[in-house]
Amino acid sequence: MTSLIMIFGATGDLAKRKLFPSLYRLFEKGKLNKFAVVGVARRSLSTEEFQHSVKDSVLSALGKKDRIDEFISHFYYQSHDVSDSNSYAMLKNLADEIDERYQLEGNRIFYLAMAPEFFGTIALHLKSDKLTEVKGYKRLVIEKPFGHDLASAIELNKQIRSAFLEKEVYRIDHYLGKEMVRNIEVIRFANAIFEPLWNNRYISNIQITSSEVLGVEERGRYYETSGALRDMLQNHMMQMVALLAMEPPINLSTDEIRSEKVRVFRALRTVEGEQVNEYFVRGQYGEGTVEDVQVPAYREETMVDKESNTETFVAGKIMIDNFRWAGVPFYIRTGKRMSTKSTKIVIQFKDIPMNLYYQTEKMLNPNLLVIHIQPEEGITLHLNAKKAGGHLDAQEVKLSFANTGIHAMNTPEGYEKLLLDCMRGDATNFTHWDEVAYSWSFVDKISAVWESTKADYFPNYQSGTMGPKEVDELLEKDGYFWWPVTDLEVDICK
Ligand SMILES: NC(=O)C1=CN([C@@H]2O[C@H](COP(=O)(O)OP(=O)(O)OC[C@H]3O[C@@H](n4cnc5c(N)ncnc54)[C@H](OP(=O)(O)O)[C@@H]3O)[C@@H](O)[C@H]2O)C=CC1
Ligand SMILES: O=C1O[C@H](COP(=O)(O)O)[C@@H](O)[C@H](O)[C@H]1O
Repeated sequence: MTSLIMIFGATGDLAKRKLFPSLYRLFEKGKLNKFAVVGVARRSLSTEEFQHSVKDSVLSALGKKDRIDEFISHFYYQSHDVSDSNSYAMLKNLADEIDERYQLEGNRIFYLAMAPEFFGTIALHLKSDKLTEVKGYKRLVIEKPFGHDLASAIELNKQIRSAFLEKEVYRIDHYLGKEMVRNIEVIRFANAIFEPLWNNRYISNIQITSSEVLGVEERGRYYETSGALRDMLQNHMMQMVALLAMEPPINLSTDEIRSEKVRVFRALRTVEGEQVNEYFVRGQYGEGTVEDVQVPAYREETMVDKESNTETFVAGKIMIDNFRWAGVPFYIRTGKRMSTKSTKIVIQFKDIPMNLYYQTEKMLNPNLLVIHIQPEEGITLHLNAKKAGGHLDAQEVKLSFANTGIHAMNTPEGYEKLLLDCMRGDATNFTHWDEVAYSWSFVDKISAVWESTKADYFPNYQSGTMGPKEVDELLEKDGYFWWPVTDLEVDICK
């Protein structure tokens, strides 16, 4: 690949922990033929100091690397004021000079790894100060969150689209870089045994859990305005729902896949007003013990209001009112300071019509297909088979496939894949504006209710647990229960 990559926010956490190690891995694999990186941030640094910090980030993420000095020699730095045209003029000169030196064919990727309030301003300046006037391609990679609600997302999109075409905009959702999230489509559409069953005649419910043990860490200021609904549900969880629910695309082109995902969003049942608290549960963590360490309540975290109304946990029932999914609940739950770090999808199939092989006092095990997204990666199919040596009693057996990238949790690999996709011009695993707009309009109706009613019962779950008790009731009233993510782990982890 041949490109000049300009990273806005190059001294930040994301750049250090994810982007530089990912770029190194691409470099090491020979995927970066001709490349240079211009790091841009506010503080004053020399290019040598910047190269040192890139080196430190790569070494601390990946260990000793033989070609690190050669790698960092491709990095340059400019201290920059995002709202000042003079800064962009200097940046343009530097970019043109580097383009010439490395023969980068005028290909440019602008990666906005900064606070979202700067996204629109930067995009507008890139155009007005002529950094986008290149003879090769120009692409804009945008980090999340893409807006705060539908109205702000529309405004941001307008600013971005005045400088870039939709096909030049790469809105990152790092879950779409995860190996097993990408695998959802393949599991569904490359197996004759699943697709005929993938509908409301055979599936009773789908459960998606993404639990974290970490708290809000240093991100209190951002999180106070976001909460779990905007931070995780609007993007990552909704994307997984779309991949699980979409119709088979007529081919694997970006447009076809995106348009099938959009059709799912269009079929989402609107949940608003009084229905919100019937379909959704919010929670906020109190103090507790996580992995044997005593941790404070959310309201005690830095930059968090002592009476914060922000949810650190959300669970809900999402209904997709179309022919395939009518009547099948998609239950989602995600939160911080839960008992375990795990992202899993459980597809629960309907019970067989009659229990011939189980003793009457025992429960019939439904068939489950579990997609393990992280930390372990793989799939498990829960079946029933005859107990060895017994009469005709059935017992549960599990067929497991473990991906080799085991325990690849939140590693740079996701970003590595997404960066490579962007350089190749493949936007399939980035979110199209229509997906963003539909998911905001779904989420906005929930936040409207939650923001206008104070959750005086907060905090309502102890750190180190799986959320408030109402979350179990959400399923119980439909006759289901959450499959415990830790029990499902066993086969693949050991
Ligand atoms: N960190 C993560 O794991 C994740 C981050 N993201 C998203 O990535 C983006 C960046 O996050 P993160 O790296 O954590 O943020 P940080 O706060 O760590 O870094 C912010 C960066 O922006 C620069 N910056 C801030 N203000 C200005 C300004 N006025 N002019 C020029 N540069 C400025 C900072 O430069 P300086 O140091 O010089 O002030 C720094 O390089 C955000 O949109 C976030 O939501 C998304 C998913 C995960
Ligand atoms: O986007 C985000 O994701 C992380 C969780 O990502 P994972 O890959 O570790 O599952 C979350 O911690 C963060 O709050 C959110 O902004």
